[in-house]
Order: sequence, then C-alpha cells, then structure tokens
Amino acid sequence: MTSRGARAGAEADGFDVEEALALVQENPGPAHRGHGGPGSHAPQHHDTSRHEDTHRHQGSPGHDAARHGRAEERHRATPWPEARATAERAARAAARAARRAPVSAPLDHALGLTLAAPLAALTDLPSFDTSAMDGWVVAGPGPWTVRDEGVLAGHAQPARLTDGEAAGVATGARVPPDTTAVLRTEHGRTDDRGRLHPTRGVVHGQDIRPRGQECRTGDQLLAVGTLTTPAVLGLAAAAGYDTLTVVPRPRVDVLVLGDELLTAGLPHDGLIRDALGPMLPPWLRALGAEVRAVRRIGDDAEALHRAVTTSDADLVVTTGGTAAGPVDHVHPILRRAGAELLVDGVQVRPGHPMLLARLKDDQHLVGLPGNPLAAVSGLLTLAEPLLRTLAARPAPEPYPVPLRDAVHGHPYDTRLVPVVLRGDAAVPLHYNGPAMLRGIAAADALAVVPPGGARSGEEAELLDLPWAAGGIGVCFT
Ligand SMILES: Nc1nc2c(c(=O)[nH]1)N[C@H]1C(S)=C(S)[C@@H](COP(=O)(O)OP(=O)(O)OC[C@H]3O[C@@H](n4cnc5c(N)ncnc54)[C@H](O)[C@@H]3O)O[C@H]1N2
Ligand code: MOO
Repeated sequence: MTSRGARAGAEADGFDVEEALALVQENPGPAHRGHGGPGSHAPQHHDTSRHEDTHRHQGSPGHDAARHGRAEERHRATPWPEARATAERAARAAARAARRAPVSAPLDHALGLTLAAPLAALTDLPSFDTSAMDGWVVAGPGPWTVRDEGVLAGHAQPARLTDGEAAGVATGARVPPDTTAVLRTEHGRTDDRGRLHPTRGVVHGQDIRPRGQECRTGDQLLAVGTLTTPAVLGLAAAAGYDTLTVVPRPRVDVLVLGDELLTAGLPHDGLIRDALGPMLPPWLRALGAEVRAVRRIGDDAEALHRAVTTSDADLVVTTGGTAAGPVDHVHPILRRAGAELLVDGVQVRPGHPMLLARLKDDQHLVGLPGNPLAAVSGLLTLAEPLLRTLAARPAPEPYPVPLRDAVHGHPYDTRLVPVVLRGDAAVPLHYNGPAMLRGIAAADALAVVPPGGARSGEEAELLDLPWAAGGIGVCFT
C-alpha cells in the first residue's frame, strides 16, 4: 500500500483527513494564542528552524566564543548525504567482519527478511495436469457419455478417460489421463439420455493447466537479495518450501538517557514524558531490526558505559546526551570505550548532534539527539541506511516530488521537513521544530530540503515513512 493508497482508504471510510491535517498545516497566528487557558504559552512560531538558525548564525559581538564553537562544529559535521553513505559503508564492513551467516526461518517468521539463497522450485507447478474450470473433463469430440463419478480437487489420480467419455470435474482437480479438454459448466448441456453436448466449439487442451506450466523442479523463481513479501511467502509455499534461507534481522539495543523522563502520566515538576521509548522500537522494527532491549538509563554515566560495553547487539541506539551539556555522557563514554567516531555531527536540521561510532568491527552505536524530531532525523539519516545494509535490503529509489509551498532553508545544512502528499505535490507541515512530533505524526514522508531552501513547485527528495510506504516487514509487534 502506498501512502496515497492509505489516504484514499481513510477518505473512503468517511474520516475527515483534511480537517485532521488542518491541525498541523496551518499557522494558527495570534488569534490562536492563549487557547490553553490562563498561564499557557501557546507557541508563536511552529517552524522553529528560522529563528533558531538566525540565533545560531548571526551571532553578536558578545558571542565570539560561541560563534567560533559553531564554526568548528560545522567544520567537523558531515554533510547529510555523506553521513548516510558512511552508515551504509560501516554496515557493509560490519557484515563482512561478522560474516553474518544466513539463517533458516519458517515461512511465518520470514516476512520482511531478504533471501540469502535463490528460491528454486522444489516441484513442478502445477504439479499435475489440472482443470482450470468447473465443468467436465472430456475425451475426443462430443457428445459424450458422462461417468457417474466426478473428479474433485485433492484426490488421487482418476481413472483414464476413453474416447467419447466425460466426467464432472472441479477446478484444481487432476485431469484423468487421455483427457483432451475441459468443458466449462456453462458451455455444456445434457440431453434426455444423459449425454453431454458442447454449446460452443471445443479446442484441444482448453482449460487444462498442464503440469510444469509455471515452473519445473529446479527452476530459479527468485534471486538472492529478494525481499520476502507476502507474495514471496505464497510462492515459496506453493513451490514446496516450509522454511526460507534468509539474512537475519540486525539486533538492536535501545538505551534511553535522561533523568527528566517519565514513563506514565502527565508532565510535572520539570519532568516530561519519554516520547522516544514508545516510538523507537516499533520504528526500528519497521526498518527491519530485531529490538532486543529497551533500557532507561537516566543520566548515569556508569550505567551507560556498562550498557554499551556489555551489549552484544549489532547496533546500540542511544537517545539524548549527544550535545555538550553537563550530563551529556555519550561522547565521554565512547572515548572511554575506545570507540571510533565515524560521524560526529551531521549538517542536517533537526538532529545535527547525531553521531555514529564503531564500537567493535561488527558493532556500531548511533547516538540520537534527545529532541524527538531530531531523534527521528538521526534514525533516518544514520540508523536506516545501517540497518538496511545489514539486512541486505535494497536502497529505496530516490523519490522527488514538487513541494506545494516554499520551505525556508538553513544556510549551510540540509533540512528534513515533515510533509503530506496531496495529488502530485508534497505539502510541508508546520510544527516541525526539533522538539515537536506533531508534524511528523501526521506526515507521509520527510522532504529533504537542501541548504538555502526550496521554492514553491521545486522538487524535493522524499524519505518515505516505513508505514506510509507500506514497507514490508512493518511488523509493529
Ligand atoms: N550549547 C548547545 N546546546 C545545544 C546544542 C548546541 O549545539 N549547543 N544543540 C541543541 C540541539 S540541536 C539538540 S538536538 C540537543 C541535543 O541534545 P542531547 O542529545 O544532548 O539531548 P538532551 O540534552 O538529553 O535532550 C534534549 C531535549 O530533548 C528532550 N528529551 C531527551 N530525551 C527525550 C525523550 N526520550 N523523550 C522526550 N524528550 C526527550 C530533553 O528533555 C531535552 O529537552 O541539544 C541542544 N543543545
Ligand atoms: O535542534 Mo537539534 O537540530 O538537532 O534538535
């Protein structure tokens, strides 16, 4: 199902999509403020990139040190396309190092995995000459005498037909030896004496699916690298398979950092709800990962060090603690663990403090920034290419779509902006600030907006969200 398909379905159900989307598309303006009641601070700007960027890059005479720091950070940060390529390369090297052996998965566990061996037919298909229609098997030209006993699907070889003989037959039943054609129920008539007459011309072999019509035993049906879709599962079963040889799912541990996080109830006393603990595991699964542990570690450097150094996952994903605050432990822990930083900051907004480190030859860590949309950006920039490559999935085709509205750009960095698809255009959503999930929760995709921005009508590459693209392996369980 495409994202367009998903939308059409929602509309068909009478769900007012436009009304729902208005909640995330329109800038409410001054009249909207204060809706939260006395003391509330409704946001005045929902597209926060502009004033944050202004703040960051205009600087002021009193902020030389900060300006210098930013310039250094920009210097070190990896351009967005290069960061994705680095993540892919890292995964290829890890896959080689670990020689990730293919596994045998029962069909009902193989959805979304990649075939590690070609799918060769274990049988002819069909495996016997088969009637394609309900009616009669006939031998020679009509009229025919009709046997008392018919031929049903799932039964053993029926007795040979002799010339001038017919027998009732069901779709999928084996046709008896010496059958010359199948006559459909609607194309035959029985006379008073019980003899069967054709009501139209009969062509030799009509409506018989000969054995091996689709494939012969040993024919290659699908190549190594094919994604196991529901259709592949069906074909594999038809061709005689109980298990498939597949590339195993990459194993991921998620470590959620931050003392300020609550797992239930309303925010209070400076504490906020953990948005990433509930969001990341199903998203990672949708990207093909097996999520093994989700651990909340607080801002405890020792616990983080222990969790990172004792994990045997292919990928450790941390959230928060990537910046330079007093409790931002990710960089110091990586240094202590002897990890090699492959990407330390990316020229992308939101999410620029994201990082990728090699813990061992076959083990990596993606550090996602704590701001929730920044974490999504890190997930799609670094974790997606890494997991896709480990899972031997093909890279999605670039997917350019014209933007309906202009999007402000960052002066140096790529921006990822939540959009919905409307007709042939992508409509940028508001509420796209680094700490906001309101836009992405309504989005079909993220638009890749190059430095400097995009004009209305200009094409932007889209990163589909795994569920909007109907991604195979979208198993949220
Ligand atoms: N001096 C600077 N400060 C910051 C910079 C900078 O360049 N210089 N970058 C800012 C940007 S951009 C981001 S993004 C954040 C990255 O911060 P961290 O990765 O260190 O994350 P935290 O400080 O732990 O948290 C940031 C923010 O996100 C909230 N958060 C964290 N985890 C969760 C969660 N699981 N669910 C919901 N919200 C979460 C946290 O409470 C903070 O509000 O740094 C900026 N600072
Ligand atoms: O603002 Mo930060 O871009 O990474 O959330």
